[in-house]
Formats: sequence, C-alpha cells, structure tokens
Amino acid sequence: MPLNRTPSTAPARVLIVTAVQAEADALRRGLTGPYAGRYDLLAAGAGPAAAAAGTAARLAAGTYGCVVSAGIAGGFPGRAPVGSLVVASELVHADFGSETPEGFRSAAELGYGRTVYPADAERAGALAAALAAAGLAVSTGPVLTVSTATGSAAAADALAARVPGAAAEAMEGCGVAAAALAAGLPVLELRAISNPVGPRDRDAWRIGEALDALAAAATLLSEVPL
Ligand SMILES: O=C(O)c1cccc(C(=O)CC[C@H]2O[C@@H](n3cnc4c(=O)[nH]cnc43)[C@H](O)[C@@H]2O)c1
Repeated sequence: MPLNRTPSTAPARVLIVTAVQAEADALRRGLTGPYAGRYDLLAAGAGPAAAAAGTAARLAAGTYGCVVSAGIAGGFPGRAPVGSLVVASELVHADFGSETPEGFRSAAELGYGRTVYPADAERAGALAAALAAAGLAVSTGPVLTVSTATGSAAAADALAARVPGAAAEAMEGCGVAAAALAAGLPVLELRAISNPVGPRDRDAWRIGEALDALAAAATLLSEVPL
C-alpha cells in the first residue's frame, strides 16, 4: 500500500530527523531503492529541544509531505527486544509534567501542555506491515520521549505503568512531532532497539546491531512510496 498519497506529479519529500550523524548515516546506507531520492536526512542533535528546533528550521526551508523521527532507542522488556524495530502508534512526551504529592501528573492532565502526538495511522500501519512482510522483527505501540534516559528497573516499571503498552523510549520524537504539527504535517517515529529500558549499562548497548536494523528499515522505506 502506498504510504504517501499526495496527489502530485512531483511526490512530496519526506524529512527523516535523527539525533546523531551515525543514525543518519545508517539510514543513508539503507536507502538503496527506487524511492530513495525522496528522503532528506537531518541529524538535529539529541533531546526534544534540539529535535524541535532543527526540524522546524528545515521545514521552513523546504517543502515536505511527511516527517519521520528515527534512530536508536531503548526497548521496554517484553515489548521490543534489542535489534528489533518499533513503529510508533503515538509519540508520548512521558516526562513532561509535574511531580505532585500524589505522584507524576502530565502537562496535559494539568492543562498546560501537549504530551501525546498521534502518528499518522495509515502510514504507520503500512510501514509496520511492509517491515513485517520483509521478515524484519517489528512491533507497534507508544514511543516515549524523555529528557532523562531511564536507568533503573523501578523507573522503567513506573513509565510502563504511566503509558500502557509503551514499546520504546528515546529522546527526540515529540520535539520532531511538535515541529511537524506546527507545519501541518503528519509525523511518524521509527526506532531500532539498541538496549533494554531499565538499569543503565551503556557498555551493553548493541548500537551496531540497531544501526543495521535501521539501515534495513531504510531499504524498505526506499522500496515503497512512503
Ligand atoms: O556512540 C555511537 O556510535 C552512537 C551511535 C548512534 C547513536 C548514538 C547515541 O548515543 C544516540 C543517542 C540517542 O539514542 C536514543 N536512545 C537510545 N537508547 C535510549 C534509552 O534507553 N533511553 C533514551 N534514549 C535512548 C535517544 O534518542 C538518544 O538521543 C551513539
């Protein structure tokens, strides 16, 4: 199923935003199919603020039909194993809110900010189906944006309880989504799992494996019209 239905003779371009250049390079390596030329890659920096600023600046300078936040991520145990891919059903700014005597309350609950950005359902579904059909391990679910990476099992459990079905955690998705929303564009998030969400063990991150999964996903992206 085509992922980009913009009725135009010149198909809309897709902006893919990563945190670091290594992620953009992995995606570039995988963009080998006939639609590869439609994609622009931007390494905007780590964290939601850099992601939002970089995405907004690039969207102001070009014409795009869709924006994708992509890169490596932590996977929630039992939901997204290391080396697998996650296509976001929604992008959730999971640590944006306030601590209260009764516990964490989101900025949305408290009425001062947006914390959930739905992914473009049709494109996300078609992308996940295409990845699965190619034999890649892929799951769908909420992908969390956090400014502080989770570093303990208790914190991972708290986040999983805060966002039922949470599949992965990264640091940029909602920044990209805020910029896309301001520009009136649909957003997707695609993550390759480098580590479990839980006790911090940076030496155990399987970054090479995750970057290879990201490259494989990019190949699929470039073989179907997103
Ligand atoms: O050192 C490298 O070679 C290298 C290659 C690619 C990416 C990196 C990063 O450090 C990317 C940082 C980026 O990764 C996301 N991430 C990954 N795991 C987690 C996590 O468990 N919790 C939160 N974020 C995670 C995140 O989006 C970071 O911005 C290094």
